[in-house]
Amino acid sequence: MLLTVELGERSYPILIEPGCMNRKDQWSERVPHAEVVIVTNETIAPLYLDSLKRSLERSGRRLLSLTLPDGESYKSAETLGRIYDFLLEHSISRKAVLIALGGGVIGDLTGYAAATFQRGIDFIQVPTTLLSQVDSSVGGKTGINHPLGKNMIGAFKQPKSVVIDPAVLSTLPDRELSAGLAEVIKYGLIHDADFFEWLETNIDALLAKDADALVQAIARSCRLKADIVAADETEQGIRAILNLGHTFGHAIEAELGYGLWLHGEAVAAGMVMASDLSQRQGWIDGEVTERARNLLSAARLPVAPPPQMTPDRFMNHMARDKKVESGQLRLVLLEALGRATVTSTFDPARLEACLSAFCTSHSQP
Ligand SMILES: NC(=O)c1ccc[n+]([C@@H]2O[C@H](COP(=O)([O-])OP(=O)(O)OC[C@H]3O[C@@H](n4cnc5c(N)ncnc54)[C@H](O)[C@@H]3O)[C@@H](O)[C@H]2O)c1
Ligand SMILES: O=C(O)C(=O)C[C@@H](O)[C@H](O)[C@H](O)COP(=O)(O)O
Ligand SMILES: [Zn+2]
Repeated sequence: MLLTVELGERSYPILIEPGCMNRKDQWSERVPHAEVVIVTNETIAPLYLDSLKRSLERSGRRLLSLTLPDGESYKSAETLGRIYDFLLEHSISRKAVLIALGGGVIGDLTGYAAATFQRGIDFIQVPTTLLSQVDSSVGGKTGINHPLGKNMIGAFKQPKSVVIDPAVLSTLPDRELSAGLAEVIKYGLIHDADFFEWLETNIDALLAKDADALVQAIARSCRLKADIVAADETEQGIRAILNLGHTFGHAIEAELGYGLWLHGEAVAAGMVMASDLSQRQGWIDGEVTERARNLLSAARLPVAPPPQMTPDRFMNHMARDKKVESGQLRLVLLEALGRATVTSTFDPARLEACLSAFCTSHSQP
């Protein structure tokens, strides 16, 4: 299956096909470059690096790879520096392409290196987690974390293409699969009530890694994200709905230290909090929050923050959120199942009540 992210001259394809990562013909049309650098990590390299290299081999091509340490804590300026060092030590030119082979951490890091190395070189996303296949590989948000805030340094840099091989999910740990499902459920909540219903019916098949269910969930998620990104590439408006639960979730990730809770886990708890606040505003019925909570629980995700979080700690982090404008906090809230809005028009007292309620009902992934 081939989808397109429609961005004029920067449009690019998303290929979704089991086994496509190892199809030489597919790569030959996609990568004309004479210099190719694959960036991956220590977990993924032994599983998929050799086969990808074999598929990319071509006479006269320089094919290099860089294997980084694994973990969210390595989505840092220091690791980014290691990528620059490698590219410079190997005299990589601006005609090269970087291929990100891995999850969202490798994708975000490699994309940002591609955005900035010699003021910008090509890159391709080969996402290997469910989360990266349904979300981070599409849309061009790249960057690194700062100790004081998630993804605080970065750039919009669209890949040349996204190559999604759902077969690689066979080796993905269950906890990571669930984390990916959080972002899948997000699409249903913000933009597609029918998809949310489909997820309610198919959650067990997805958790069991049913191949057909996974391809359907990946394709629907990518289609939704591609449409939103095409409408608002640099988040001037509607794209911000993709941030449902993230203001709360990023606060959890930063407060705990990156990697303790997975991104998808923090977002899951954050989405229940956002739904609860929307309910307190009177914008949605309790039934929507209940269905969100039930589906996220069924996906084996946390539905409340960890015990370390207090209302003050939430507020400290949330004050630095990228959606803050003129000192005013803006949140993604729900107006219905399948409809979200970015707004500062919530009652601060209701936010306080929401934070207090959740900071007494903890959750652990
Ligand atoms: N750019 C965006 O639009 C965007 C969107 C969502 C999330 N993100 C970012 O993505 C990151 C989270 O991504 P993630 O959930 O993919 O985490 P991740 O990149 O840390 O990968 C999760 C774990 O799975 C391992 N792994 C990856 N593929 C595997 C496979 N096929 N088999 C076995 N193990 C495998 C990784 O080595 C890692 O240990 C966060 O930093 C988040 O902020 C970015
Ligand atoms: O693509 C987007 O836009 C998103 O917001 C997708 C999110 O799932 C993702 O976590 C993104 O990295 C968050 O971006 P940020 O701008 O809030 O750091
Ligand atoms: Zn996210």
